[in-house]
Amino acid sequence: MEIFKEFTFEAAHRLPNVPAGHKCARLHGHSYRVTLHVQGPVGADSGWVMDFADLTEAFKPVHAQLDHYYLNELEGLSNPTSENLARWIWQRVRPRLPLLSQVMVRETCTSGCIYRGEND
Ligand SMILES: Nc1nc2c(c(=O)[nH]1)N=C([C@H](O)[C@H](O)COP(=O)(O)OP(=O)(O)OP(=O)(O)O)CN2
Ligand SMILES: [Zn+2]
Repeated sequence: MEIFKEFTFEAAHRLPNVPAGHKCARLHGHSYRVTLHVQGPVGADSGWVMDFADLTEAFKPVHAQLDHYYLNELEGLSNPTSENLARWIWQRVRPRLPLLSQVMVRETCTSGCIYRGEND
C-alpha cells in the first residue's frame, strides 16, 4: 500500500537556462508543495505502512534547507526547475526513508512534477 504526506515551503528562484525573454528568468517566488509517498506492507499489528510522523521527521532537515531560501544558491540546485528539485529532494530523503516511492513537487496550483527514482 502507498501512503503520502504533504509539506509546504516558500522559496525564491529563477531559471537561468530558459530562452531569452522567458518570464521565469526573472527572480520570483513560489509557495511550493512537496508530497512524499512511501510504499510498503501494512503492518498486521500497527495497521499502517508507517507513522505519518516518520515522513515528517525524514523531511525536516530537507525542509530546513529549502524554506525561505533562494534555491539557485543551494548546492546542486543552480537550475531549480521542478524536475531538478524533485530529484534533489529524492536524493536527500531516500537515504532516510528507504520506502520512498514518489516525490511530487508543485510550484503552482496547476504545475508540478512527479519523480519516482533513478529510472524516471
Ligand atoms: N517543465 C517545467 N516548466 C517550467 C518550470 C519547471 O520547473 N519545469 N518552471 C517554470 C516557472 O518556475 C514558473 O514559475 C511556473 O510555471 P507556470 O506554470 O508557467 O506558471 P504560471 O503560474 O505563470 O502559469 P499560468 O498557468 O500560465 O498562469 C516554468 N515552466
Ligand atoms: Zn518559478
